Amino acid sequence: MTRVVVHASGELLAAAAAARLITALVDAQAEHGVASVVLTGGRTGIGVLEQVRRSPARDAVDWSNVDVYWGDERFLPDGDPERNETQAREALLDHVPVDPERVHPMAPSDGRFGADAEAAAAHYAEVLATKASPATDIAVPRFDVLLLGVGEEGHTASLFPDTPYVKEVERTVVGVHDCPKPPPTRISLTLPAIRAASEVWLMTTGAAKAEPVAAALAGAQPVDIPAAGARGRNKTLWLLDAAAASELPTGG
Ligand SMILES: O=C1O[C@H](COP(=O)(O)O)[C@@H](O)[C@H](O)[C@H]1O
Repeated sequence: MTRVVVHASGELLAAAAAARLITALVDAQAEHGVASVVLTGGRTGIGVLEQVRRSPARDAVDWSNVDVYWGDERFLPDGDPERNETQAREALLDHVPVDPERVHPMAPSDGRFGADAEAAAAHYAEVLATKASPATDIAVPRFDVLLLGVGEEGHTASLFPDTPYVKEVERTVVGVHDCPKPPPTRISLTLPAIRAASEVWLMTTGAAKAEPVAAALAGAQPVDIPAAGARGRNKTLWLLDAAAASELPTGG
């Protein structure tokens, strides 16, 4: 099922998506005991995490029983302010009682794999495989909610148009090179790994995203608009502000 929800502003989108995320985590914990979320970087995704932090309802989540993964990472030194991990920690994870053992960042460029993005990606694939769920036919854990952003050229996670990475069908995680958006080297889940998630939420704001959003929802090829290839097993949710929805056929 694909749904499009349009909010009047980016602020409302962030607040509403935060409320939705809290509810999804509470529901997943009611069903499975442990909830699992895959985080995204980017302005909208980090804005949503900030709104989760600010919400009084955040304490309805048992944060010690949330498995946290990332959909992509900018391959930079540990603690770099541009790393998606650093931003997610500042926005939310440092403010709630997560279990450090359940938080699974992708390796930094000065970690045990040095500047070898392929080794870092292969290691992340192993981390995912160790926790693989029998519910999925590829070696990734049960992802209850997988959050994504959308770039101006249609990228999602760190899968950019017209690259071999967006066409990957075997691996679950890849080292990504020569990205048009800095930094040039990144680590990313692949489309098969993304599609293993129960729910995929694509969240984006601003007029610059209107074209790729409209193209993706009109059925573009993932190689042209990678966001078009992101979908969940049970639900695909597009959470947009009015500007990002402005080129949809209905006018948003
Ligand atoms: O670099 C990235 O950008 C995208 C989109 O970010 P936004 O700021 O345009 O919302 C994001 O989805 C991705 O995780 C991140 O690494």
